[in-house]
Amino acid sequence: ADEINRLPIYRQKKLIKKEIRDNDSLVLVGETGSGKTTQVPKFVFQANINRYKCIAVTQPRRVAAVSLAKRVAVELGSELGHTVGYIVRFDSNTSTNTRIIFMTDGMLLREALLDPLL
Ligand SMILES: Nc1ncnc2c1ncn2[C@@H]1O[C@H](COP(=O)(O)OP(=O)(O)OP(=O)(O)O)[C@@H](O)[C@H]1O
Repeated sequence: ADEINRLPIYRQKKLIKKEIRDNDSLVLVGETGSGKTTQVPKFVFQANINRYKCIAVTQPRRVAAVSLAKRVAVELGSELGHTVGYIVRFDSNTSTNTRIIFMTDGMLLREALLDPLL
């Protein structure tokens, strides 16, 4: 946990959570490795904006989506496929309890085409 709390993004955690709550869209710019992909989804989850909606995180590559899901699940102390899951082509691991989903850009596009509400 110490290692995670040392990531540069943690210095701005309060501000980022506030901006997420106060805005419909937010552009966050940070150096590579600063913790955008692994930490911001947790901030959104903890901000509890809507308990019934999922947080989708996209990645260009399938391996990255799966590896990030594994990593964030460990960080949250949750089994993969419970709070944190992934959806990539030919493979997925989610459940009705999943709130953070790592997916490829292609899979999100596909869901958007199939779901008139997205
Ligand atoms: N699957 C993983 N296993 C172990 N460590 C990881 C994993 N994914 C990320 N990390 C570590 O967590 C830290 C934050 O990474 P993260 O991907 O959140 O950064 P980022 O700001 O999104 O970077 P980028 O702009 O390159 O996508 C980094 O130190 C990275 O080494």
